[in-house]
Amino acid sequence: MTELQSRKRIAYLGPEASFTFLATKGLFNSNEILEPYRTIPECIEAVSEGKVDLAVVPVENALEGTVTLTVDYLFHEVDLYVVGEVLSKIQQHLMVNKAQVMNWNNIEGVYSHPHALAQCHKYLHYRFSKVPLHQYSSTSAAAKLVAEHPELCIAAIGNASSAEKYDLEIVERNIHDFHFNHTRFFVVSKKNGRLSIEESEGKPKTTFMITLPSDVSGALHQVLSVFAWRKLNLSKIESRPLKTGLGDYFFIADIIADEEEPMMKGAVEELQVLGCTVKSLGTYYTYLTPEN
Ligand SMILES: O=C(O)C(=O)C[C@]1(C(=O)O)C=C[C@@H](O)C=C1
Repeated sequence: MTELQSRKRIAYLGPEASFTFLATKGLFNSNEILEPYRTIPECIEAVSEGKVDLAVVPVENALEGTVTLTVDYLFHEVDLYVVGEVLSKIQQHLMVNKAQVMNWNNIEGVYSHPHALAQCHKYLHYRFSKVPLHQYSSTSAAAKLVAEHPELCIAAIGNASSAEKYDLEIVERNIHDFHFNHTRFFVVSKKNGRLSIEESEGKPKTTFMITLPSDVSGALHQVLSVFAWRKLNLSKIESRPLKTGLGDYFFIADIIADEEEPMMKGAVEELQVLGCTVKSLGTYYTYLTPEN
């Protein structure tokens, strides 16, 4: 196999310098080809359609919770697997065009990804309560927009790399409302497996998407007991709408175990006997990226 053929193509939520870009770059070596996409569904579809080998997409933030678009898309639209998970520290800064530095107290609009705006909700409320907030496709796309409009007195919220990349001035640092701000990213693939990257953290994790039988009283309790008596540790369980009617949900469960373990196989069998449907996203390891 030639050098070129063995290089992986990896989709990420772009443009360059987004948090997803930094997570992707922190995980893979410089040999891989990183391809920016404008939205999370476009990243996921690129894997599904075989345009790329892998995609890196945000899945959960410590302040804002689940990135519902990612989870819903993986449940409803595609059959892909998670082959790795990346954890990144998130620091949000307010940045303006260098032509507007003297004027930044009078900004007339703040642009960023909805999750980034939400992470700075208190800051924006107390500091710029009358300034319109504009949702943008990513923090780096917002930084690029501000860079392209030196004539406008607008700001972006994003990381220090995007300020550097798009030549903006950071006018206020660390404006996220709570100090502990981390985001989890999934690395998704068409093939079930694990990244062959060393230096992962801790134990393997498995994500199941579970649909309960309808109108069975105590169904959730039964599901939890399937894991509990086997001493299988859940690090997360959350419901999402099935989109078939009010009160219809599926559950996302992260279990700290390998799906090949006999206890996990037994758990899946028992869930099926209880009338549940289990969609496994596979077993994967967690990686930490250096601070941005
Ligand atoms: O906009 C970006 O830079 C992204 O990579 C997206 C995203 C997200 O979807 O949560 C990633 C990390 C931060 O939590 C804020 C935004």
